[in-house]
Amino acid sequence: MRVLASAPAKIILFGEHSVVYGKPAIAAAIDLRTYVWAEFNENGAIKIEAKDIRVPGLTVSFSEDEIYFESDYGKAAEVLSYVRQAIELVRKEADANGKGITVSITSQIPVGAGLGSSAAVAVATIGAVSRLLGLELSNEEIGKLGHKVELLVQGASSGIDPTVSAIGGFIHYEKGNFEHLPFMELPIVVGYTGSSGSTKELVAMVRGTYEEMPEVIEPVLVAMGKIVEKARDVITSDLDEELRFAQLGRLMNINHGLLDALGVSTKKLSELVYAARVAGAIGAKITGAGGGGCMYALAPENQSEVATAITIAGGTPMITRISREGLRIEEVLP
Ligand SMILES: Nc1ncnc2c1ncn2[C@@H]1O[C@H](COP(=O)(O)OP(=O)(O)O)[C@@H](O)[C@H]1O
Ligand SMILES: C[C@@](O)(CCOP(=O)(O)O)CC(=O)O
Ligand SMILES: [Mg+2]
Repeated sequence: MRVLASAPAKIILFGEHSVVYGKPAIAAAIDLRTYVWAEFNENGAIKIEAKDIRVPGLTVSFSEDEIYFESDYGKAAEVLSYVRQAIELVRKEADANGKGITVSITSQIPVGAGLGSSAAVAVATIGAVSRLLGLELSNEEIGKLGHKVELLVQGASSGIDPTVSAIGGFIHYEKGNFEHLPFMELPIVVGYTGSSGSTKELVAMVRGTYEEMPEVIEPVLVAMGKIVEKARDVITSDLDEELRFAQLGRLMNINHGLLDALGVSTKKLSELVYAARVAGAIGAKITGAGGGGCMYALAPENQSEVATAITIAGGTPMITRISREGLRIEEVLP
């Protein structure tokens, strides 16, 4: 038997980082996907074929009989730890420890770019392997297992990424609970700096500053939470679209300033944010953990001008759509 599952990337519209501290956040699934095939193998091993993971920097060390592969992300085996933990977790749930499973992954999502590639690969793997092992799990339950995987690998995770990747659409998320927000087409442009940041390291960096000076950082996190509540009010209000977008744009700009204050922006991210605003975007901010990766801009009138401005500033623009669908079982072959 072979199973193919897919799960989407996401953008965090408002509230990344503060969501790790129990504040609310708003995210949406987008139409870039990770695809995972799962099948049994005879030798009892976990085998992972990561077909197109783009891992920057490779060092190979030869020591006695051992060979170690290292990338800018760490040891090669560590790079695959989200997938490995996802398989092990599902095997345990299904009481199938020791059962040989091979997964093969292809992905459209740039890695370490703030678009939730870690959550999408975890959710798609859990989806494919749970179906292979005959476990009946809802997408919501799979999102919760995806959160466990991120906690195991990263040490800290709010769970928003695996939740939205599993269930799709727009969500308001707080402390493990989510609520779908009304679907809307958002005229956004995502700008990719081309460099990456590790969520594990960025979350740890913010934690370090928080522990050093909680009296300074706590109010920043509280303000981020207020931005999210205001944004939710705006999204669910009956204001006309122009006014709604104008208010959301202002909230994005404030949120970006606070993320910069936490130290997760970079020169390139800020350049893309300002380039987008100068080209007429009504709001622009980092999306995801930062430290490289992506920003997004709200540009109801002039998406193509904003995309051009992002290119001129040295980034790669992506015009994406919100995905209503989360985890999908694409194929089950005998
Ligand atoms: N296609 C893939 N195959 C295997 N692992 C992947 C894949 N895509 C992402 N990952 C895992 O996710 C990690 C990146 O996650 P993270 O630092 O949270 O950034 P983001 O989720 O923003 O892309 C990678 O180092 C790798 O471990
Ligand atoms: C920084 C954070 O809020 C979002 C991280 O998203 P990503 O891995 O950069 O796509 C962490 C989390 O919510 O667990
Ligand atoms: Mg991630």
